[in-house]
Amino acid sequence: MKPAGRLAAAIEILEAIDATDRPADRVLDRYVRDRRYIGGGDRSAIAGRVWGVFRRRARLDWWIKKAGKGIGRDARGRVLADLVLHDRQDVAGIAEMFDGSRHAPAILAKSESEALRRIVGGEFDSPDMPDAVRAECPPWLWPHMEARFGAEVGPAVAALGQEAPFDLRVNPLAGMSREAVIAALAAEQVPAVPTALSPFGLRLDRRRPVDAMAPFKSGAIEVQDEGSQLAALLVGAGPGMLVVDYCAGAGGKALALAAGMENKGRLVLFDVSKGRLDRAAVRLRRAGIHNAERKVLAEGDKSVKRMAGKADRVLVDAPCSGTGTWRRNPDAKWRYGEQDLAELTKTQRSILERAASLVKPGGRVIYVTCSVLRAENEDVVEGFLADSDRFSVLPVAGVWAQSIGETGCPATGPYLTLSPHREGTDGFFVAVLERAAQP
Ligand SMILES: C[S@@+](CC[C@H](N)C(=O)[O-])C[C@H]1O[C@@H](n2cnc3c(N)ncnc32)[C@H](O)[C@@H]1O
Repeated sequence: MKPAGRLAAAIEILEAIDATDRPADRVLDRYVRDRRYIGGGDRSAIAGRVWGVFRRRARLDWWIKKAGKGIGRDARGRVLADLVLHDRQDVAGIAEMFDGSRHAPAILAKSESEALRRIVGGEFDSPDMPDAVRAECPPWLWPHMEARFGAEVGPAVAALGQEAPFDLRVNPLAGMSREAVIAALAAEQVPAVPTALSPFGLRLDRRRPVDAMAPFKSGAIEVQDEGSQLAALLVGAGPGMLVVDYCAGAGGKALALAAGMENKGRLVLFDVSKGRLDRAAVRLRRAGIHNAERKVLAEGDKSVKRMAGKADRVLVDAPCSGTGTWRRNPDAKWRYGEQDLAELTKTQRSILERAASLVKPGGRVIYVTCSVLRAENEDVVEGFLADSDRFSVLPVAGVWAQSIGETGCPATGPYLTLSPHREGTDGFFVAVLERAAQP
């Protein structure tokens, strides 16, 4: 494909993402799959532009507004502004590509070239930009970010906008040590180093397809961010326990819980999505896990009630805004509004209450989100605790010492909050709540 064709494809994909609720990566995958003429190099150039425009969108929109009439804050306007401000292309060069020929973007209008000329040479990170724009944060979320990060808000939000590293978790059930996996990967020319905090984590130099790697095929590794590994370890799942993963999804954390249980005891995966639980089944099998069962949660289902007061550990990996995973999903931040957040927090509270009802005296419910917002984290947990006389917070440093190790816990307060600018992980929140031993 010529550069013009790649740009036309990026514009079409950005338009398609704007027009749907489907995850952006799936829209891109489908677009590429439907066009056999798109090769590997084309795909990575197109994807680079699409994700780049999402990562730079607030600043591009600020510049587009400055350019005045002529280009819009839409897919085409953003790609045009990106070429001028990020790629430093001149308008004549852009006009050569936007010539309206087959596979090229529509011809560059006079009004567009005039608008682009007004911003040519502009400093992309202009000192005149509001802080929220410079940090690529939707304006309504900025006060929430300030409440979380205080004086560190700028670097913290900027770090959420960078590309994420690529982490793997070593599965001890497969019988290979972390060092043995590093050696096996090195034999396949895949350099990996141990992660700083998770004792089971490996960090690769970049995102790579794992399916063909021998340790993946044998179940010795899974793709999982280090933050997610730490959250799962803080559940403290052990052999012989009844452990419930209440929002198990495709089983990322369930796999880590199962490893802690050494195939002894009972691991129950709940979720409202059958599709996700089906994906979990495949992963559980590959990892050699035999003590897990899956159950789709449905209205009026008795399975949750039957388990009331019996579980040693219940993990609530709650559906959330995903602000902690912006590095991986750069479109996500533009898809949520304030109203969505209000609805989410109500759902989170009700899930936490239902899940906590399964915990036995002396057992624990572990509330986790991949969001950095207090509204979804401390506020949900503290609202729950205020109405409960059974549960109290277990300060996370003590739990870390028991389940991860004596050193390394970054938490200073009752909860664990992880952030890419400090710990180099996705943003996460973990609260460990214990039910009093006496009913
Ligand atoms: C953050 S994801 C879970 C990710 C998963 N634990 C992992 O580590 O791969 C949240 C999950 O909550 C599920 N969910 C949404 N509403 C729910 C509800 N009311 N009860 C239980 N699960 C729910 C979603 O289907 C989604 O799979």
